[in-house]
Formats: sequence, C-alpha cells, structure tokens
Amino acid sequence: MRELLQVRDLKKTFKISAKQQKIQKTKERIKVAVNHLSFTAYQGEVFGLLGSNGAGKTTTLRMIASLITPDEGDVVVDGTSVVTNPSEVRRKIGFLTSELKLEEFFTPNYLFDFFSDLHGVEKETAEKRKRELFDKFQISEFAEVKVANLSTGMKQKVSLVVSIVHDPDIIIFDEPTNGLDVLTAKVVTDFLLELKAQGKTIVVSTHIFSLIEKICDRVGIIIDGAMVVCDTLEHMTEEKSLEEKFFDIYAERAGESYEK
Ligand SMILES: Nc1ncnc2c1ncn2[C@@H]1O[C@H](COP(=O)(O)OP(=O)(O)OP(=O)(O)O)[C@@H](O)[C@H]1O
Repeated sequence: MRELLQVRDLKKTFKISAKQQKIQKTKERIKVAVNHLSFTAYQGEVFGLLGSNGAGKTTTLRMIASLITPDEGDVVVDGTSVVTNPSEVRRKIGFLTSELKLEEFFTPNYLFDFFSDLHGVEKETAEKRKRELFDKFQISEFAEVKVANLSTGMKQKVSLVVSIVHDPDIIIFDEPTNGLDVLTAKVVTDFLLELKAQGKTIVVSTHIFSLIEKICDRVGIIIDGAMVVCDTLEHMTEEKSLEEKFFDIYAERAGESYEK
C-alpha cells in the first residue's frame, strides 16, 4: 500500500493570552495543542481522526494543509514536505474546514470560478466540473444567490464544492458534517464514500462515532494532542463498538493522569 500522507512527529504550541488564561481557568502560559503526533494515510483509504473538543484535531489538519507551521515534525504529502514546499502541498490537497467563512457578498457561481482560477483549472474543465458538482449538491438553483442569503447547509455544501474545484487526490475534511441537518449530513457522507470509490485519499476529523464507522478504514484517537491509538477500524472494533473502545481508552488515560 502506498503511503500517500505521512504525518511525522508533529508538535504545535500556542501562547495563551491573559484573557484566554481567565476563560480556561489556567495559569499555564503555553498550550501544547499537538504533541508529537504521527500517522500514515494510505492511498485510497479514509483515515479518521477521532477526538473530543480541544483534542488537537483542527490544529493537526491545519498543519497538514500548510495553513500553520509545525513547531517540530513534518508532513509529507505524496512525496512533498509541508515544511519545505507548502505551496506544492496546497496544489495537491483539498481542505475543507467548518472554520472556513465564505465571503457573504459573493455567489456560489462567482466563488467556484474564483477558486478554479486560483488553482489554474482550465476554463472548460472548470465549467464541466461546476455543472456536475452544483447538480449533485443541488446548488444550481442558488448559483446566483449571495452567500449571506443561503441556509447553513447550503453554505457548507458550497464550501465543500469550492474546496475541491481542482479535483485533488488528497482531501482533508475537518468535521465535515458538523452542524448539518440529517439530510445534508447524509449527502456529504455519501459524497465522501463516492470520493473514496474514485480512489481518493481522505482524512476526516470528527467526534461523531457513526461517521467514522460508516466511512473510515483506519482510525486514530487523539487525546490532549497525542495519538493514543491508531489502527484499522476493523481491529479497533473487534471486541467492542468504537464508542465503548473510545471511552475505555479515555478512562484509562484519566486514571493515568490521576496517578501522576
Ligand atoms: N490560535 C490558538 N491560540 C491558542 N490556543 C489555541 C489556538 N488554536 C487552538 N488552540 C488550543 O489548542 C487546543 C486544540 O485545539 P483544536 O482546535 O486543534 O482542537 P479540536 O480537536 O479541533 O477541537 P474542536 O472539536 O473543539 O474544534 C485547544 O485547547 C485550543 O483551545
């Protein structure tokens, strides 16, 4: 199996402002968001990063997508290092995050063209792809409606579509179904399965067990910025459900920190 995405010993710390210290009720000045985290995603597989709020999933994915620089470690995307060649990595991947805010003034049509141009997609190819994706996600009838006037689900679908205008082989989705109603979540989940069937390599972060169970081949559980377990979904769920396994691991970790 080809190792398409190698995450190697990533570390990221943030300075905590005085205001954040108060909110988080901590005297610590530094937060270790990601702590020497490694994993490999193989070609054509869906890798799921599972963790609770604040576990370090988004920070990890943002480093993979070259939006922030790791303090230590590296990510190698199809042979290209995110540390030494971030712009090439950006060409190879599609990144969707729920933090992505589409400019409210623009229409889906304009945004698709804008991002296609940005990625250097040839006009004819871009038009064909736009038609296919807009039809699939029922965006066509809203193509000229300003983002400000779209529903949350429609905004998420537009974000998804513009993140993959360039038809990347590696797709990184941060909480792809977060905040979506069940119908839109199903459309997105089905689309992820379709991308997998096309041979794309996908990394998703989520705290939703059922999403992992539906689409992932391999799972990594993150607690406090560290990868605690990383295995195939099949192995992970041999004896127990993923949810039971997760809480067992959590209880074990809580016990460990209690003993320290
Ligand atoms: N820019 C930042 N400055 C300070 N702390 C940060 C920053 N970004 C993230 N953090 C902290 O790092 C930790 C990990 O955050 P991250 O967003 O990666 O977690 P997550 O697993 O994606 O959680 P969620 O599901 O809540 O998005 C959290 O404690 C968060 O408060």
